[in-house]
Amino acid sequence: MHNSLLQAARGLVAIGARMDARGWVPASSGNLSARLSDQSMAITRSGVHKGRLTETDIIEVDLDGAPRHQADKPSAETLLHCQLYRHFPAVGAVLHGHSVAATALSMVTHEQSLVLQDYEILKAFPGVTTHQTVANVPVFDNDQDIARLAGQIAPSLDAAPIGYILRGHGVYAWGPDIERCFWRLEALEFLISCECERRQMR
Ligand SMILES: CSCCC(=O)C(=O)COP(=O)(O)O
Ligand SMILES: [Zn+2]
Repeated sequence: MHNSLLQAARGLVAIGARMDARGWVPASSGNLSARLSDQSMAITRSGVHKGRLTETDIIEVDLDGAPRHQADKPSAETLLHCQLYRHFPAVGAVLHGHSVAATALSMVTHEQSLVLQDYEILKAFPGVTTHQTVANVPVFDNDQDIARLAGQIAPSLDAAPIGYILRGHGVYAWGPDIERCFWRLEALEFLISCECERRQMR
């Protein structure tokens, strides 16, 4: 394993454990990646538990989704990570989890986006300086055909600076590096949980 892959692997193993501690990666759900270059990324193998990763569960894949070593089987959702690295050159990490809040809320709303406003924590997102901000988090219908799903997502990416939700499935968040990506996912999950609680209180 070369140095930059090893460094990314260590970071992703640690973040997987933190996501698991929050209950965001039950069973073998979720996938985690970090950019290695403008042509490649490190991503989790398919089907492993993301809370109990080892460095050998992180593999190198090009931005078309092809593994460096043919025998390696990257995440089934690799193309969604490729799409984000290709679309946003400043993105250095992508995290995907299956939280209860995101899964349940996206199944009870039929809307195409979650509108978040007046929350102080919105200031955790890039460029936001006041709670008086309206942030849209797109909600896309889930699809087992990941290439087709990427095609559905593509036109909305510029309007999704925070992340997006796959209905009945989970959240994708991205950021400049693994740590700041985790913060954004944490803020987004916090907001989704607040929306769930608010709707129950009504
Ligand atoms: C058991 S979860 C179903 C697949 C999924 O949604 C997921 O996030 C994990 O897939 P992977 O191939 O990355 O392990
Ligand atoms: Zn998933």
